[in-house]
Amino acid sequence: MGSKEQIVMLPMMAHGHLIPFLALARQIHQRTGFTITIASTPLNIKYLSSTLNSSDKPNIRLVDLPFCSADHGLPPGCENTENLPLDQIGKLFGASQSLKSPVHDLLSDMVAREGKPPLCVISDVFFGWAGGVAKSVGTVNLGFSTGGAYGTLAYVSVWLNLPHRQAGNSDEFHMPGFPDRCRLHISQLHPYLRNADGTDIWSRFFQTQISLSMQDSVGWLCNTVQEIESEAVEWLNNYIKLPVACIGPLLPPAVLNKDTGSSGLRISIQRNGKQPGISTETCLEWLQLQSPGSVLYISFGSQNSISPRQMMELATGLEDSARPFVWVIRPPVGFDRKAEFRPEWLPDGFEERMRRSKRGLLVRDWAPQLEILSHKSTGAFLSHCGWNSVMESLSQGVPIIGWPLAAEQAYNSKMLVEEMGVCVELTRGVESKIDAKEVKEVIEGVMDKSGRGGDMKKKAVKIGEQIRAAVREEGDQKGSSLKAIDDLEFVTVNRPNKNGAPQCDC
Ligand SMILES: O=c1ccn([C@@H]2O[C@H](COP(=O)(O)OP(=O)(O)O[C@H]3O[C@H](CO)[C@@H](O)[C@H](O)[C@H]3O)[C@@H](O)[C@H]2O)c(=O)[nH]1
Repeated sequence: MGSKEQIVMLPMMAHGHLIPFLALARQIHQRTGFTITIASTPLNIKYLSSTLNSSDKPNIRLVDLPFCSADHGLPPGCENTENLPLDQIGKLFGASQSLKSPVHDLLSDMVAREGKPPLCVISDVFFGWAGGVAKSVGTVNLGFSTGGAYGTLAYVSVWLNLPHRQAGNSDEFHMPGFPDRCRLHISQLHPYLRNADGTDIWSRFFQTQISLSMQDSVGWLCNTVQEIESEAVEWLNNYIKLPVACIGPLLPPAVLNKDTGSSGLRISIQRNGKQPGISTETCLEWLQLQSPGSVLYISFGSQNSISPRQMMELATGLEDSARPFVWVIRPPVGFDRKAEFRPEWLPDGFEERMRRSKRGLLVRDWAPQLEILSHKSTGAFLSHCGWNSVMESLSQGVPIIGWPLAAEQAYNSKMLVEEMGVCVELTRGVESKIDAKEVKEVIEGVMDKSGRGGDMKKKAVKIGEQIRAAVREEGDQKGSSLKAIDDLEFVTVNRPNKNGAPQCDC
């Protein structure tokens, strides 16, 4: 492959998507020498730009696409899912379709300038429209799912088929594309999906965009590792009838190299270019004081929160469990994320007691997650099961306590419990009536390595080894994900013919 080839990337406007897209851009450039253009709305480009380092700059070009949030009934400057209530997220997703014309202009300009189209477009699977645009300038599209194979297939299958609507009186139903044993319970669906009937904005958006991405792509990329999800990769491949390339984990090399030990890493993504709610140094100093494997890390990702009542019970359960913890804490559901933190959201005197006893570290809004998960003191992760968090945790051999809240998180949690045995689901959603006693019991079960917790830990360590091996290269030996990236060449053989139809030989 020549080093002059270019690839254009189009991520959905959400941190959980921008982060793996940028990591993929770095990975592809490093392996192939291709130049990558990432195009998004100005605010998202600003976020990405604040994360680029000097060695990225000549190789990763960031391009603004014009976007006016007010044209879509969104508040001024609203271009990313962060801080948005659910109905506004739906609007933002719908509004992402307006990027089609600016993307067409961008690709046409590249063709005019270079005399040939980019090698391919890699677009978020929620940007199904991108396949047609790529074809119109003579190139091909690869869909990129920032989730894992199981979660992606479940998400695709449930949105395209709405199988719960045919479930009759049963609370359980089968997901098309999965073996019969993989059944979902109605409570694993987010309320907006439970109520979806094919005519609401969510169904219309997902059904259109996912179908287009399946129809107009020459393959899908998945941020997972073949060895840890081999069955699900096959099910996904059979269902979407496209090749699926596993190119994960999309993590900084420093995280994957366990030898970096428990200090010296400076690798976490900074949200909006801001410093984490705590300095990495303070966090690492605190972790150093704790014994190996003793700390529970708690975070609900980049955009989710729990309810005020749940927050109170979680805090009480944590205090009762007497285990050290780091909790990324933000205003509960129903309050502005930027709101001043109110003491009444936590039990009386909780913060002060945790601070004085050094038992718990409360971090406002954003923590250096990668440094925490790769620290030897961290023993388990209470997580919403967003896929980046899952890969980050498992790559470090850290078992998970699941509390899925939205998107495909309940499917991820189900897979982690049933297929991998590395997770216990504490509860799900913001409506559940979780109590402090259950919190304490689950934490103790997972942190106590003499029983079930020990078994989960062993399995997580084994999966962590498989994840790291997928991106390792030693002499002639190359991990499966590195091979998949090097083999992106399959894209070139699928370049459209003169009639614009991809010559898919897969
Ligand atoms: O305090 C924090 C909180 C998060 N992160 C990072 O932010 C990312 C969060 O990603 P993820 O765990 O995937 O959660 P979401 O931001 O919720 O991700 C969205 O995108 C994911 C990938 O498609 C989906 O799996 C999720 O369901 C969807 O909500 C991870 O890299 C974290 O390391 C931090 O560094 N510090």
